[in-house]
Amino acid sequence: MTGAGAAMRRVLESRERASLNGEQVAALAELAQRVRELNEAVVHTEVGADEVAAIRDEVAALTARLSAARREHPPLVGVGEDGTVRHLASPVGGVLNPIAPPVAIVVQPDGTARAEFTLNVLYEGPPGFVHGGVSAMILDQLLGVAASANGTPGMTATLDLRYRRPTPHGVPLVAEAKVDRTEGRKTFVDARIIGPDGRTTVEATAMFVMPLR
Ligand SMILES: CCCCCCCCCCCCCCCC(=O)SCCNC(=O)CCNC(=O)[C@H](O)C(C)(C)COP(=O)(O)OP(=O)(O)OC[C@H]1O[C@@H](n2cnc3c(N)ncnc32)[C@H](O)[C@@H]1OP(=O)(O)O
Repeated sequence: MTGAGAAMRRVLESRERASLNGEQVAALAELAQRVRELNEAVVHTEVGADEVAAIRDEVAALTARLSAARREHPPLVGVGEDGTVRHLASPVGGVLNPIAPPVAIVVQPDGTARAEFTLNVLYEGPPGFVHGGVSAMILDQLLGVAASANGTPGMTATLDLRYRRPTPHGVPLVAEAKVDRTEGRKTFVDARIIGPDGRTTVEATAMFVMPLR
């Protein structure tokens, strides 16, 4: 366990988060995916008012069933030797979080954090394009994962964004982040989102600071 990994484990343990086994994660991830599909169906539906009311009641009943046994905090799985955390309920790519856009981040051998994903209409800002806050959230996560994978995790202290051109939804996107440098507790990371035509739509730079406690 590196110093960074130990620091991350200490931070997480102090927040009393439960771990789930693989089987529990797989089952809940499938449920979250069905809820994601439900969310999109709600936005697109044209069924009549009576049907909407009937579905509303069914959804309320399902929520009550799930809430019959409830943990106080969302669960978490695993802290790697490098301090990387798999946050199951993360709002970016968290497999148990139905509002999380489907952004699966992979750290490459050179330390680049990379994701290939397509955003649907749930993440729309201007018609036809991704909401700028959603792009910022995805980039913040990617930047943070790159910092963690570098063995220098931290809290986002600054996040600077340049929206070069609109980011389309409904088409494949790529996002990448890589550590530029570290200075003591500070880690500086660069990232971008690339559209299907290969052009950068959003650029970001961030500084992460490892908290002292
Ligand atoms: C172990 C970590 C757990 C992380 C778990 C994540 C796990 C999984 C990874 C997945 C990726 C998630 C990616 C999303 C990450 C978020 O979303 S984090 C949430 C958003 N960020 C926050 O809420 C941060 C709120 N701020 C803070 O907690 C504290 O201000 C900070 C940033 C930890 C710094 O606090 P501090 O350690 O008391 O810092 P301090 O001693 O005052 O300053 C240290 C140095 O940093 C500089 N500095 C501090 N803040 C700033 C600033 N905002 N602007 C410029 N300079 C600054 C100071 O000037 C100082 O510089 P020097 O004088 O040393 O040159």
